Amino acid sequence: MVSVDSTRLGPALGGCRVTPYPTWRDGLDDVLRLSAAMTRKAALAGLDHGGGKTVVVLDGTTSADWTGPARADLLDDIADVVNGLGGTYVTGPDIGTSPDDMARLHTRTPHVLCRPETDGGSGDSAVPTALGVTAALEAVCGHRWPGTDLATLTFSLIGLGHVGTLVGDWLARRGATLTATDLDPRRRALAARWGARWTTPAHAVRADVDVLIPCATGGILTPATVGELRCRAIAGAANNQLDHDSTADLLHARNILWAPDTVVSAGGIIAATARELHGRTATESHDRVKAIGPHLTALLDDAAARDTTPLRAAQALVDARLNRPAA
Ligand SMILES: NC(=O)c1ccc[n+]([C@@H]2O[C@H](COP(=O)([O-])OP(=O)(O)OC[C@H]3O[C@@H](n4cnc5c(N)ncnc54)[C@H](O)[C@@H]3O)[C@@H](O)[C@H]2O)c1
Repeated sequence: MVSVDSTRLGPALGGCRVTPYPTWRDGLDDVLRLSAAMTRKAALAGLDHGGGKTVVVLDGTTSADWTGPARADLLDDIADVVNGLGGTYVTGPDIGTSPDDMARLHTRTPHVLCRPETDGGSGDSAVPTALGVTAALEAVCGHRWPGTDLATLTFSLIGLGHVGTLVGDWLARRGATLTATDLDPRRRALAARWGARWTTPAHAVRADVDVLIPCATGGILTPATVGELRCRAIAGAANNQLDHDSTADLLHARNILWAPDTVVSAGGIIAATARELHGRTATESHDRVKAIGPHLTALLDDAAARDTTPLRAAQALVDARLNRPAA
């Protein structure tokens, strides 16, 4: 399924997710939700692009074969669907696909980002995504605790995958006090490398820290979890952290500063479009990703000045860019 949510500002961007869902309707819900989030992410990042997404629903109940020739056939089918959209939608890697898979898609369609650098693409988007997260963390901490050194703050990092590992490395280099978790016990070695406290995912969410950094899966912030939080601020790469927009109001009521994930996690698409679609240099692309920090500071200042949530402030910016009536 490919959802092209908006092309108002330009071609829609959004990765290709290949993963099991309970039913195809769950995949449909996800592709619609994720593509709408990509519209907001692209608009907030100042890109002249809309949002889209591809979801391939694997059957998790049987032994669906997603390896070898079956994988190649599926990638070719995805490429043909993307190509049939004639450039109104540009895809990239997401859960279940990699830069190498993008190279395979590229043999049948040009509308693909993030092939390996050896293949002419901009490579793994986790690197610029993590750079954007670190810029966002500086902005959030600067807003919440002006003039405070990160080394004096405490962080709980959830998800030590491609992005989380780079963020953890950065925090460790800054001398921050870190709690870390992942569902995969092999990631514990990373926590040891950082001198971080290793804990379970359930404890990491409730950790008594200054900043929670969600870098695993979405939906982590619900009315139930928000009631148990002991952090003072939240900023991370995970997409769609809120189960519902109204959860942002619950965070605000508890005086927990939440940085919208659509802003925090935009480094990947900012860098990929800068390098591959707009011919920018690596330095220009790096600077654009770093600008997530000042943009987020302006957003948080604006929300505070109007005593509204960062989510509403972000939504107002999206509506203004898309020329939609405010919600
Ligand atoms: N990679 C990017 O460029 C990019 C861009 C934007 C947003 N994101 C989002 O950021 C998040 C991390 O991306 P990534 O590329 O590092 O993914 P990844 O798959 O490499 O890492 C995710 C990690 O989270 C762990 N995990 C999964 N569920 C967990 C749970 N409930 N508790 C604790 N750990 C759990 C996994 O074991 C894995 O190590 C994802 O939500 C992704 O959608 C990534």
